[in-house]
Amino acid sequence: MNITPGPLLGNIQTPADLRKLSKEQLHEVSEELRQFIIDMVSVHGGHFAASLGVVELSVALHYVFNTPYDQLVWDVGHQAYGHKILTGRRDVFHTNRKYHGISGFPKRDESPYDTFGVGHSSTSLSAALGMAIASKFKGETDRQHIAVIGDGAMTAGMAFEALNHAGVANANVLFILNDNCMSIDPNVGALKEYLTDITTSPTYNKFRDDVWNLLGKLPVGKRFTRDMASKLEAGIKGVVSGSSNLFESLKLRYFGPIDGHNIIKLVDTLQDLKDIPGPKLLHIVTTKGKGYALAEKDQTTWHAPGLFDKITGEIFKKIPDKPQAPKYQDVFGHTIIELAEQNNTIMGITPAMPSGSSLKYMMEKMPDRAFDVGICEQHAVTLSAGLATQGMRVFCTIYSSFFQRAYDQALHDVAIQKLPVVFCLDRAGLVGEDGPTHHGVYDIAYMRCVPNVVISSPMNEEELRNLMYSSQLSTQQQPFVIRYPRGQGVMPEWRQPFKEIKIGTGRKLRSGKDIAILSLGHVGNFVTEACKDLLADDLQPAHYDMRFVKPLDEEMLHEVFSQFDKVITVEDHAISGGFGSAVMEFMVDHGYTAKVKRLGIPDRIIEHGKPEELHRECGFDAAGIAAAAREMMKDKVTVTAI
Ligand SMILES: Cc1ncc(C[n+]2csc(CCOP(=O)(O)OP(=O)(O)O)c2C)c(N)n1
Ligand SMILES: CC(=O)[C@@H](O)[C@H](O)COP(=O)(O)O
Ligand SMILES: [Mg+2]
Repeated sequence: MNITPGPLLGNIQTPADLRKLSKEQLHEVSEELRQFIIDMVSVHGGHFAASLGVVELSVALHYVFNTPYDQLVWDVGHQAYGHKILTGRRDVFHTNRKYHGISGFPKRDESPYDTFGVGHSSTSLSAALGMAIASKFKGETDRQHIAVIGDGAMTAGMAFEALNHAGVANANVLFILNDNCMSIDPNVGALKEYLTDITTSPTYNKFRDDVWNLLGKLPVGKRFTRDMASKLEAGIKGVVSGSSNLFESLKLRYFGPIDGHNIIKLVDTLQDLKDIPGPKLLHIVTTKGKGYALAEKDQTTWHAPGLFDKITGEIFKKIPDKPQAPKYQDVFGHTIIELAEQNNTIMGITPAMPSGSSLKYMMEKMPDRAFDVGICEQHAVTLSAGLATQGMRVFCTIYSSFFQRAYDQALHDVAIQKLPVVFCLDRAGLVGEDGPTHHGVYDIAYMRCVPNVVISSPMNEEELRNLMYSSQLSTQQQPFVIRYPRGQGVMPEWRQPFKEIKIGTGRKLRSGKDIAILSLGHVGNFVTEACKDLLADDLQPAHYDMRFVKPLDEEMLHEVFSQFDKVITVEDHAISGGFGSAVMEFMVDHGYTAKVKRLGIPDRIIEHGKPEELHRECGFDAAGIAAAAREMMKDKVTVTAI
């Protein structure tokens, strides 16, 4: 479908074109940009509501600042579609998040306007501060550094670490806090309440009006002098004394709150702030999903809705012709409730992903036992550890790639103390369109070296339920990782009675004689397919679903290496340090020799695309596994590990 930009947007290739327009034309540009985002995302998919909320901000920033010389960092980057469209990528925007297309997040090698690669939240303040300190060191006194951070991202420890430094770093940095009261789900925590207080407080609103009156009196052009800045500062002090301002207390000059959809106000304010040196924070208030009524109303659904009819707002769902297997996240979400009904020590924790992880079902049903703690993976893990010291059996559900944030906490606070926290690592493996920042492909490697930890992965829904069941039994007294992928499993009839799985035991799914294929997790289903293909050629593969990487099923591995001289391991994880590596270590440690081929993610960054495209690229889809098996059976060398 051909999507044409409006007449003003159609003439903007780069921000230099935008800057040729009058301030009065920016409202029209914003409307065209908003419409272009709606047109594109409805047809091509991607994140939606967050970009709509910062349309005016995106236009104002590129209008006022001399980007890319002035450096602009977007936090998370899921809201940067307007930025991408204004900075040279309008005509390729239909490739957004597609295989070999542009990335859904700012990315340094994609454009000089993308000053910092993002995807995980709360990095923007540190990155922009680093850039500002470097500019100061290099004597680039005219250079501006701006970070745009959401109220959700602001809840993370990293953001506060940066604020703490920025207040004393004496560098030229502007932090823009985009406050829309939303994370993916409604934002949570005391900071959110504090921001709401500021936004609704009559004292602050009076202050804001005073600032506007002051600015209004200034001559056009160089609107803001140092003299005015110090008057304003005195004004701020007057207003905030007695009702201390968090950001002022941290030695940042605080401005706002202002309406982030008023393009003229935004432009004027940014112009003024340009002339105020040092660390500043501008608080803007916006509506997530602005300009698309359904998105404004149900901001969580429209965070990333999938394809939709932009006129009716109908979100397209495939109509299944037969009963569908559920998503793994939903199996988790319903199973934890069943378990919690039987075991009253169970609690559920999610750092900011109640919908994504499906912990929301338990949060609704058992609000005193399941919590969203905001974007704060580190806190979520140590909080779980604290709860575990008191006898609670916590299921801490975190996306695999976000769990990277909490490595020290998992090691120092959980594993060393041998606390029986269950880590449900959702989105483990290649996640697809979100790309390299979100692929959860390192968790086995970084957890496998940690003592006391059980690491498991289910091949289907029933296995996930049984692993969850086994992880909370009183006989189980150590940290327990269960990793499972994004999306659907394979069993429409998934709600089977619980069965205990003995820790460190795998399953032999088929016997064979020519080659043994060992898999971990959902990719075992690809192996099942590959085996069918091989059988058609009269080849006899054996298939073992190992279920655990740690501890490995040693009895099963002795069987494998004593019976087979050709072995393939398959995992949706980095080959380096992963499941296959663990199997090879076992082989070497026990003096076996076999030809082993490890299939998984090679030692390079895998970009975005559909999961099937990425599995194919990495060679562990069913066809890739069958091809590797055939290749090994052609090769008669039997003693060298490759
Ligand atoms: C470390 C980390 N945890 C969780 C996420 C998932 N995530 C992406 S956007 C988002 C909400 C961010 O809220 P906010 O910063 O307020 O931006 P908004 O969507 O409201 O514009 C979350 C939780 C992430 N990207 N990174
Ligand atoms: C930007 C971000 O981090 C999230 O919005 C992420 O894209 C969600 O991923 P899922 O769609 O897998 O929940
Ligand atoms: Mg927000």
